[in-house]
Amino acid sequence: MILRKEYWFEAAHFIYNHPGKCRNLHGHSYKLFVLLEGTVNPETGMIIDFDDLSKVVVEQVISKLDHRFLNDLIPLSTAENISVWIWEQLKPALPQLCQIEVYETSDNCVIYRGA
Ligand SMILES: Nc1nc2c(c(=O)[nH]1)N=C([C@H](O)[C@H](O)COP(=O)(O)OP(=O)(O)OP(=O)(O)O)CN2
Ligand SMILES: [Zn+2]
Repeated sequence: MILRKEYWFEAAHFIYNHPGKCRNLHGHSYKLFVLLEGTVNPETGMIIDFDDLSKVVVEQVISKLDHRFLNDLIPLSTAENISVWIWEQLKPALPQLCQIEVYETSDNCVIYRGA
């Protein structure tokens, strides 16, 4: 079974080698989906408590990216590289992590499932 939770963060960035407008400093309201795959614990009825999941995601990702300048952490801050960075932050604490989805705009999304 797969569980999914949605998060948001606001951040600024520029893509220094982009041939178009994205080389200029600008911001996005990023949407992040975190997906875990696992079995349901018969005692709790849950794969993981959504609250416990949020503690990890907020501490490891949202608090580091929200209202930040992404290039400080991810120099070439494409949605692809942001996805890899988020995966590396979460996977050690969330072994059941199976997929993340990073929406840079409502119609631009990267899906990452690890290496
Ligand atoms: N593969 C990728 N392509 C682009 C990325 C990226 O991360 N990965 N990023 C950008 C820019 O950062 C930019 O944020 C894209 O936003 P925007 O141009 O507003 O989005 P649209 O493609 O929807 O542009 P519209 O002009 O609104 O159609 C560019 N490419
Ligand atoms: Zn952008």
